[in-house]
Amino acid sequence: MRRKIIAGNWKMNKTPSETITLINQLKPLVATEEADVVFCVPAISLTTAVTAAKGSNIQIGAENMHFEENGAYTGEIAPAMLDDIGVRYVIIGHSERREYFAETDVTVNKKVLKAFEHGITPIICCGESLTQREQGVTIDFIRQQIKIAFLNVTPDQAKTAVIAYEPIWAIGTGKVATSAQAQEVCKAIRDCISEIYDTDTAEAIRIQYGGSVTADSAAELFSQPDIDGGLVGGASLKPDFGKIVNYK
Ligand SMILES: O=C[C@H](O)COP(=O)(O)O
Repeated sequence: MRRKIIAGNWKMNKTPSETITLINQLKPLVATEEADVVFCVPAISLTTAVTAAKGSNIQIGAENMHFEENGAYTGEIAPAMLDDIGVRYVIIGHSERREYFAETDVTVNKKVLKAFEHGITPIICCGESLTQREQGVTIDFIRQQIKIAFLNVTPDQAKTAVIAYEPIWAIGTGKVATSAQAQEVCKAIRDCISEIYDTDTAEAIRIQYGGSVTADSAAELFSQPDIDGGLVGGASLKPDFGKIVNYK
């Protein structure tokens, strides 16, 4: 039985001071022993968030990182910097990074490899656009994203990875995928991992759904056999996130 993992992606929201307030507000609401709970916050608030979350079940994740160790990359954050301050997860290849910051499947793969090198768990995002869904190429497109993201990743590393399936048309739109749509793609992702590695790896890897998840939709989505939790945007900034974490 895979342990659920429910992560909030704060995106570009909340100042460091607001981060302390929100974490203190959410701490009792997201308390659970049944799932991993991760808050992915803006880089400037990571240290603050790690301190604010101490003593709770909340783990802190970054929203991005660079794939090089260090060097002349003005404005970037290196994996060792995240590791040094106690960041345990990093979102990689979110569709907003792909769309606005030119991330590609190849840079996603480099970042995934580097995150593992530093013992940071990658939350690897994939997902189709509305056009791709309408053209019937969703599964083909996502299989390609997954195959490239996992190039040279060992089976032991892959077992600990998290994949977030986020249909682009469902992000921030209020149009949540139906549980059948989400399950179909998450199963296809697991089948793809099984083809790349083996059934043990496919059974171990955790696959989240993301895209307009709310307290109302969480229970049905997270009860699907191949959905192991969620990557939540807007609703992770509200007390409702407590209901999403404790969705049962
Ligand atoms: O990473 C989270 C996703 O982009 C979902 O965002 P949303 O819940 O606001 O639709």
